[in-house]
Amino acid sequence: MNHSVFLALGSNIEDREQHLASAVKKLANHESIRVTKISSIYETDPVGYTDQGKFLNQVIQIKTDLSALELLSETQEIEASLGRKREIKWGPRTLDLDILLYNHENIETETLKVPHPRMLERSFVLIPLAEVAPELQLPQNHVKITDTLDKLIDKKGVR
Ligand SMILES: Nc1nc2nc(S)n(CCO)c2c(=O)[nH]1
Repeated sequence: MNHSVFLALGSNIEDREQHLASAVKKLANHESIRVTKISSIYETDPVGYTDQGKFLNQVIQIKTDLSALELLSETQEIEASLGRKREIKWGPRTLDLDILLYNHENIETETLKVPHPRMLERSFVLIPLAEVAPELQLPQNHVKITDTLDKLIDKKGVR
C-alpha cells in the first residue's frame, strides 16, 4: 500500500451518520485499500447551494495500491451504491466522496483534479484534515495545513 490519500466525506440526506460509516466500511473492505486515519464527524452549514440541510463532514486517510483513477472509480461506485443521485449539481446528497490529496501529486485529467480544486476555501474540509494530519504540508502552497486554516479563519473573520 504505497500511496497515501486523503478523502473528504459529506452527507446531508438521512441517515447521514450511517452513510458516512457505510462508505468508510466499504473502503476498509476493499483488498487494495487500508483506512489509516479517521477524523471526527463535523456538522456544518451548507456552503455554495445553501437551500439544503446541514452536512456531516469527515476526512479520512487511506493507504492504497490503486492508481488515482482506479481509486476514483471505486469512490464513484461507493457513492452510487449509497444512492447518490446527481439531481441538483450542488444539491443534497446521500454521500459525497472526494479525493483531496494523492501523495503530493498534482493530477489533472478530464475526470479528476488533485489536489481538490476547492479544498483550500472549505473549512468543512480543512478542519477535519488538520485533525488527522496537522503536520501536513499542502502541495498547493507548501504551507502547513494548520497555517492554511488560520488564514482561512482570519479571512472569514471567525475567531
Ligand atoms: N458544509 C458543506 N457544504 C457543502 N456544499 C457542498 S456542494 N458540499 C458537497 C461537497 O462536495 C458540501 C459539504 O460537504 N459540506
